[in-house]
Amino acid sequence: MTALLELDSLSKRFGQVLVADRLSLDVPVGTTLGIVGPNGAGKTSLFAMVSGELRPDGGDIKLAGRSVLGLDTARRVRLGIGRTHQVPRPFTGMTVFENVLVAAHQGGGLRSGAATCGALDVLERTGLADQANTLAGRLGLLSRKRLEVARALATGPDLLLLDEVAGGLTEPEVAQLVTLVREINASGVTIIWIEHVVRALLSTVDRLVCLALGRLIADGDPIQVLGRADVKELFLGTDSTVIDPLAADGGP
Ligand SMILES: Nc1ncnc2c1ncn2[C@@H]1O[C@H](COP(=O)(O)OP(=O)(O)OP(=O)(O)O)[C@@H](O)[C@H]1O
Repeated sequence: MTALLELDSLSKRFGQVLVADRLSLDVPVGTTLGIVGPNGAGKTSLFAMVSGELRPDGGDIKLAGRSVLGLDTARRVRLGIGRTHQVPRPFTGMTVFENVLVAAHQGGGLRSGAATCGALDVLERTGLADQANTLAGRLGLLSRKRLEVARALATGPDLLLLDEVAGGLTEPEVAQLVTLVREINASGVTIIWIEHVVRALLSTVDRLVCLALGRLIADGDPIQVLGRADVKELFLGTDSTVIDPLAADGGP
């Protein structure tokens, strides 16, 4: 399968802290990849490097075979890299529709009429149409998470980076989010999802990697990765024979 995203020996450190240690990873077009790992493993830093918010010390990042290292965040969005943030960052004084419209216009590069159509379509797809005129600052948690996904989706990504969008949600809300992510993937968008809520990943991704101290320590079938003794130990920081991450509710 053709790789949409290629990380080639990516390195980054903050002082003594290694967040990417010669990390190499290919993500084929149309697939769903989950990323797990303990706090501080370098997961969010990895997204920041792919999206252009953080400059790596070494290595390369390619999208559809082309290096994006020299491109700023705005250019990478235009090329098809969309991302959500762990803490949703909507314009709280604007409505849900306006938030998505800005993303369609600025990130997606759509002109006024097309941006409006694009924004309305994204609101339908993300289940936010009924709240289009609600101020973003007044949304509940699930709707804020949906809006974060909607804003990324409105930029028209080929690659969508989801950073802990399931955190803090109830079981039925997680199920709704999983359905949304699956639908987005079915529409042709390649997805990488960092998540501590393991059950959400298991319902969604076809491949899982585990990061620790900036290194990729496991990569493969999600159940097999989570079943590994070294992953259990890292993930839970405890005796892997006592607690099973496959049965655990979240993670660290
Ligand atoms: N801008 C920065 N300056 C200094 N240190 C940083 C910076 N950004 C991240 N770090 C450090 O790098 C390490 C990796 O952080 P990162 O947020 O990538 O981890 P993570 O795997 O996403 O963790 P979590 O699961 O808690 O979100 C942490 O020790 C963090 O404190």
